[in-house]
Amino acid sequence: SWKRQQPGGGKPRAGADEEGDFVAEALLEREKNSAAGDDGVLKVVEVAREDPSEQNLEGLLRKVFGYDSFREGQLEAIQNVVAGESTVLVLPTGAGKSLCYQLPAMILPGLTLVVSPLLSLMVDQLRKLPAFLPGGLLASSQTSDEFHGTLRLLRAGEIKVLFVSPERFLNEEFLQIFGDTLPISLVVIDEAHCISEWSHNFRPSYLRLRASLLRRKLNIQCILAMTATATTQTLQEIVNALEIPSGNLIQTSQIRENLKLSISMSDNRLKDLMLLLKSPPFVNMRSIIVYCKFQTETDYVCKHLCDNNINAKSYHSGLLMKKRSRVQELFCSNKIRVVVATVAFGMGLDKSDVEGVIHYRLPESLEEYIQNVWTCSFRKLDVLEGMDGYHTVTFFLIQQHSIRFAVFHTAMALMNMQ
Ligand SMILES: Nc1ncnc2c1ncn2[C@@H]1O[C@H](COP(=O)(O)OP(=O)(O)OP(=O)(O)O)[C@@H](O)[C@H]1O
Repeated sequence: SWKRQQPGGGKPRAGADEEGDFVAEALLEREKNSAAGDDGVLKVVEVAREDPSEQNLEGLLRKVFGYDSFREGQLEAIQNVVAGESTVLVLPTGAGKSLCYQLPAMILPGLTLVVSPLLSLMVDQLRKLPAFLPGGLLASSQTSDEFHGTLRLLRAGEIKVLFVSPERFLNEEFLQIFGDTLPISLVVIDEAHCISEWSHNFRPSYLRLRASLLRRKLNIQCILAMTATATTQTLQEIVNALEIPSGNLIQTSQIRENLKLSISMSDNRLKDLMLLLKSPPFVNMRSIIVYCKFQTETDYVCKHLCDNNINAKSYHSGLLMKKRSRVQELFCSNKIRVVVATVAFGMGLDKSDVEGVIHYRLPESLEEYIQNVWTCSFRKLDVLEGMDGYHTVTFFLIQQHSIRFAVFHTAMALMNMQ
């Protein structure tokens, strides 16, 4: 049986930096929430392990996660992974990709390793693990004591899901942790589009994540690659790097019927943005994201809004982790109406009622646009069933000279999208 988890790898240290505090807080929160043991849960896990049929997996879904049924794509992905088949899962943001590794992690005998590009994402996902699934994370901001504390828990079998950054795979000491005594059943590559040099979020350290290396160094047989958006070219690179059989691609429709798109030509975007926010429909909206391209632009636009009595905060990767997390919290609890952000905002955002997205500048690519807007629109679908006409409005403020560029890129992307 899985034992109760200690706050993963040590106490928050005196004088810890902001990231250290952030990680320690998440681990302590998990400790508070974790359940000591429940025979009922162990029984449904055992049943699903012996026979991962739809019925038994649904039993586990209900008992542990409290949901009545699987969403589109989830059951197929879970059954693949439980059967040891590497899979690519392309589901829109908020569609429920995390469940597709959380549920198998309860069934599989070994560890589930989740590779994630941002510490904030790892912390968020660690927080959201069900109480019965003990997790931990290895982050570069941890002290040696914390690192060794997490190792102790891993070796004692007290961690079932371990979150790590892709950079870890460059580190021999990390690779040697695992082996016969600490087998890994599943590697999850979150935000898998970061593998592709063509994607809008390419991360060089993701290039290290190749099936051959994972097999050789960690004896990994099963990989689950997850992403919300990928062009054909990006998907091809993921499939090649991770050696995923072409039949094991699970992808649902990206079409969102609850989006209203509008475009406005503007020679003075700051003035027009103010006008937009002060007129219908935006003036009546409770939650709006304004996407900018540069960090300085984000701060500048935000200051301008605040100077004009609009309750706004800026968000970009140049801000300290704690500040970013605070802005996200304030936005999610509707304490601020407008977030002015770079693309750093959105990955992992779990807010079901974002009503408006304004693009202060055109997104660099169709993929980037989808990531920004789908974040908000998908979650509305659940609400839509009960409330007719509940839409997310997307507005582009564009300048004359950017049109030719946009038409070219959109045409290229459309040719390339699945
Ligand atoms: N079968 C289900 N029934 C109802 N709710 C579900 C189901 N599966 C997942 N959810 C809920 O949907 C929400 C979004 O799930 P999740 O965060 O896993 O999405 P995601 O696809 O990983 O998004 P992102 O791309 O932002 O990481 C969560 O609140 C989760 O609890």
